[in-house]
Amino acid sequence: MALASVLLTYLASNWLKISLVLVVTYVTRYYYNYYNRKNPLPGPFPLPILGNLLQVNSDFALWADTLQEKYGDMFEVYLGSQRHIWLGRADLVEKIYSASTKSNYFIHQPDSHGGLAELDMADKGLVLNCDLNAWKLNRKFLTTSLMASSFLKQSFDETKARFAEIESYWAKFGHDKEFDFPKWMTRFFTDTTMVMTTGRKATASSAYYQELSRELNNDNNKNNNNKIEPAETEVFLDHLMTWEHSMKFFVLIPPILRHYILYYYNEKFKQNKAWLDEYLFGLIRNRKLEIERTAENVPLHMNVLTLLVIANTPRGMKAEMKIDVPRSLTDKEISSNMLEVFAGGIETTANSVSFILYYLSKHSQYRERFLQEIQSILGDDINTPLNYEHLDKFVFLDAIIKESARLNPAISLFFRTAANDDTIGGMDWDAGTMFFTNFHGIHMNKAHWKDPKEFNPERFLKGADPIPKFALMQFGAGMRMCPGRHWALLQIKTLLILLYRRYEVELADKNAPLNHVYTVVNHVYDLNIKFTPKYK
Ligand code: HEM
Repeated sequence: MALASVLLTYLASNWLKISLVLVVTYVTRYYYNYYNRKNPLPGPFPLPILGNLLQVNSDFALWADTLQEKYGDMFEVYLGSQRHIWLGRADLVEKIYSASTKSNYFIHQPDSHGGLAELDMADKGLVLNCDLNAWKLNRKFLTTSLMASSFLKQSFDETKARFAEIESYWAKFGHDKEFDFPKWMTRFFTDTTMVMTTGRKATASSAYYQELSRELNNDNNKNNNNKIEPAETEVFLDHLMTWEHSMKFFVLIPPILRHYILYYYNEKFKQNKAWLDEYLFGLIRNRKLEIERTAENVPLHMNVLTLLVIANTPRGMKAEMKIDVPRSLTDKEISSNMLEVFAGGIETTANSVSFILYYLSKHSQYRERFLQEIQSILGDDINTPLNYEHLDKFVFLDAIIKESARLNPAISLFFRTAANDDTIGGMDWDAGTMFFTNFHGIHMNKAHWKDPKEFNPERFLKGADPIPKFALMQFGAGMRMCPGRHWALLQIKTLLILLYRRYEVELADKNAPLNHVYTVVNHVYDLNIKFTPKYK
């Protein structure tokens, strides 16, 4: 007792000195480890605990490019106390993006803090799944669904239908109006993604149209404060956005902080995920009942949910949905896959279209060549219907899409983690090393591209210089390459063909810069466009 009391008195009267000694010891140890780290690489100088976090630019991708320019194609950055090796040249990422399922780089982001498990995601879905066997099973189901021709054809029809819908709203505003194009695109792809994931028609475009109309009316009648309750789509989207943001929280913040200091947010985010699960479980239950009650000879709407439910059932076999795996997906797995389709599919596709529109507006020679391609495939009459079979013929449009993605990939940066010791860039690395690929850095690297900053779709045409493997990372590569790529390209191509065939498209301000910012996706903003109809 007496000893304890002496100790407490000593601590109380010397707490400042003791704290100072602890801090100095910690900092000394930190920098001792830093200066003795394995394979020291160039990179910004880190601070204890924070690493380089204070230097992060609000646009993460821009920061990555600035660092690559300063430190070269392989350098190091500390995000908190975690060291990351950043790579920005195709040959450096060869092993990381290997297509083999035995790849040493299966894991994107390790669940080292148990946060993903707490959200019930560490072994579900794809992007954050750390369990190879669970991932393989989910991946097989999702890719088979997204690549099924019945799904792609249905998606083509839905894209055309939703395009007709937004055209009808644009026409109501009159065509001398300028449209904030990226905002329309987010709503458009929300609607196509919702119907193609769940079979339910969404209302994002019509809600946006009503919001803009109300704004116009309110300008004329300032007293009109009528508020409209958000529709189901908007409520769902709000929860989806919160879930996407909560991911960083659960991946990066250690449980001791989440559970004791940030408890309120921890619980709020978990409740948000529980709401999403309940919402999606409801859809899954209803769809299973609907399918059971639909006669065998009546065709089903072929959306992601339908395909995940019928795969490996007698009905699925007829729709070529036989998947060679030992079991079906549980409802939890189906709902995780659906969430990822929403999270991965909307903003990536929407912003890709906005970038393309900007480049075509600035480069009239390529826009003209695209218009000629439309005419040569579909003829002079703008009312000739566009068919699914036409899409593969649009080779120049394919080149435009690739070139726009090279200059501004929708996803610019991705993590991969080494499962075992390995050699990368001529150096030996321990298991657990985190590698960070700068896709945009690779796309701008003079080692692979001539005049990399120039928009030139011809580099992707037959007869051009060969493109090195992994020099274009629009959809990533290897075993975890984007499973939604065919679907995304189908929608992008359909929309652009319909748009340019039916309208003269121009920037409202011909000198407007390309405004964009990288959050988890490269977002275009303030891209105002004018559409003049070619139809009478
Ligand atoms: C233009 C549109 C899109 C772009 C640029 C894009 C890009 C990417 C990239 C770069 C990756 C990382 C790949 C890697 O680690 O190697 C990825 C993964 C993924 N994407 Fe996409 N994506 C797009 C559309 C979609 C769509 C429409 C879906 C809907 C199904 C989707 C779902 C996913 C999923 C689930 C993953 C994780 C795959 C895994 O870890 O196994 N993406 N995407």
